[in-house]
Amino acid sequence: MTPAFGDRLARAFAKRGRLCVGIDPHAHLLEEWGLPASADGLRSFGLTVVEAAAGRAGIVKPQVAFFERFGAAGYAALEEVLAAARAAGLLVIADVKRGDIGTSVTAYAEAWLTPGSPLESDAMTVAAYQGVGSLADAMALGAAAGKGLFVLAATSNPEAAAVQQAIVQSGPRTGLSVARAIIEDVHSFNQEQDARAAYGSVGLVLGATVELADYGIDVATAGERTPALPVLAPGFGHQGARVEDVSRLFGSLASGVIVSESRGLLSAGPSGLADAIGRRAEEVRASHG
Ligand SMILES: O=c1ccn([C@@H]2O[C@H](COP(=O)(O)O)[C@@H](O)[C@H]2O)c(=O)[nH]1
Repeated sequence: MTPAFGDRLARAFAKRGRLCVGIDPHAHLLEEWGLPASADGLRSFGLTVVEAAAGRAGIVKPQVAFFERFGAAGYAALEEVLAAARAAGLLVIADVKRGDIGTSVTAYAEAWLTPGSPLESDAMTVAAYQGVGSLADAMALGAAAGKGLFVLAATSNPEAAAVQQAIVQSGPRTGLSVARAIIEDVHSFNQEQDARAAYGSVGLVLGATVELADYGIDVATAGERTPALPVLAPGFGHQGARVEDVSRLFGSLASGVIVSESRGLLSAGPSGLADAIGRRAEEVRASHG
């Protein structure tokens, strides 16, 4: 039987720590790295990040948007990068942020989470704007294949706060913020899946740049649940969050936190990247276990 994503995540934490290296081939980074603004440039960039991350970090997160800019050729490059990362033993979170009515979001999950699919990844990011219920079949598909999903809840960008702090007006989550309601729905799914697992297979995206209290989330207690909630936390480095603040920011949720950083590491360039990742992985371990 395929191990659950939550179990694979726990193993990655134990073996390589909690650092997740973003694969974000921004146009300016391709230029700084001396690479062409083309699918070949993306391929080199991605494969270089994979090589630098392998053995130093446990998780990578390709930002699919940067590959999509180059159409089919960009996707072909991405397929190679995903395969190389998985072959190197890295857990791959495809940052695709998909969301739609249930049948369509399930097709997205088939694309990114089906074993043997050209875009096979270990987990994908999804958006719950159409309701967490619209993600139910995709979550079930992921669980059956040992894959994970990370649902956007309190994202790192300041423009999102007004929507994500809004109060739910109907249904069982009435009175909670949208972000908090998403957390509760995800936890319910994880409990129904396997109430005794150490980590759930569905997690949240909670930005490291936000104060979760502003979303009605009490970090002192929010993580006191079984299974523990995986938390993909972008916002470190370039967006200003600091690794040493993980415990303060996430409190009882910290045991599930994946420290995600892209530009802050990638700006070290191809020759300095491995050292930068190694150093950051140590800092994460020192501050966070
Ligand atoms: O709330 C979110 C969700 C996703 N992201 C993504 O993470 C990286 C962050 O890149 P940095 O260079 O470390 O700022 C990027 O791919 C975003 O699309 C996020 O920033 N915030």
